[in-house]
Amino acid sequence: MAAIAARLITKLVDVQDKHGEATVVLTGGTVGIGTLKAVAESAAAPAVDWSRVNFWWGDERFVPADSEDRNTRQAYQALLAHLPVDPNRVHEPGSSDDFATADEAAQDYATKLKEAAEAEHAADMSDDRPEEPAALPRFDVLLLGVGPDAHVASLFPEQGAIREKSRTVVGVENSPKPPPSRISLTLPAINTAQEIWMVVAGEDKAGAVGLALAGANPVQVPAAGPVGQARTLWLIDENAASRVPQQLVRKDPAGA
Ligand SMILES: O=C1O[C@H](COP(=O)(O)O)[C@@H](O)[C@H](O)[C@H]1O
Repeated sequence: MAAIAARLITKLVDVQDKHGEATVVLTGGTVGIGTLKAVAESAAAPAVDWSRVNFWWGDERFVPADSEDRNTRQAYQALLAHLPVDPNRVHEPGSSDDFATADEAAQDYATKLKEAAEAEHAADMSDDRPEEPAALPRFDVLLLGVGPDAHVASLFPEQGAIREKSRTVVGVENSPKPPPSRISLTLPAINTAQEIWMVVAGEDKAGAVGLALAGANPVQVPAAGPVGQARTLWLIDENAASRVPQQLVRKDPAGA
């Protein structure tokens, strides 16, 4: 995870050089949170101006704000509490303390994203500024873990959320992985990101990774769906890579 952390730090520095600020969409899960811990522990972390990083989440568990299950809480503990971030740039999906249903919290999160997109549009002085603001701000890097069942964010196989085409954020009920109520970016929203980094480790993810890279249908294998605008990176360990189709594995150039 130190290697992913180093890559993320470098990316944020590069984006800040170009745009003055950078936007990252965080994920929960073992590698997602492990990566944040590794960023906090990295000697290179001060190279980023953390006060000019915008933080969003790809998904959140719809539970009370102080629940250990919250992806946002885990991200604070692993990283955000240790850095000079600007609280106005940290955009958490709402909790069950503030909303009656995951759907309501999802709508609120979608509104916050839209407002950020409008502010970005208003500040854009470039010649190629689109006439209308988008529904989402520019996501420079969007991190995604993958579950053993191939879910990404809170988009689970065969559920309604993975089929969503028009909304940017949805409430999810009956998640097969607890807790059952969640909020998630949809696949079309995820795929607006410039770069999507799939961060995966462990033998239990090998089947999901193999099917995703073999080009499965995202409705059955959500991990097959994310495609970044500029690139999609699979940052995975050897165990998670053990069932990647052979034709996709780069051979040693020396032929050894
Ligand atoms: O529930 C979730 O699970 C996935 C993957 O988690 P992992 O522990 O199997 O790596 C995570 O990406 C997602 O954000 C989270 O809400």
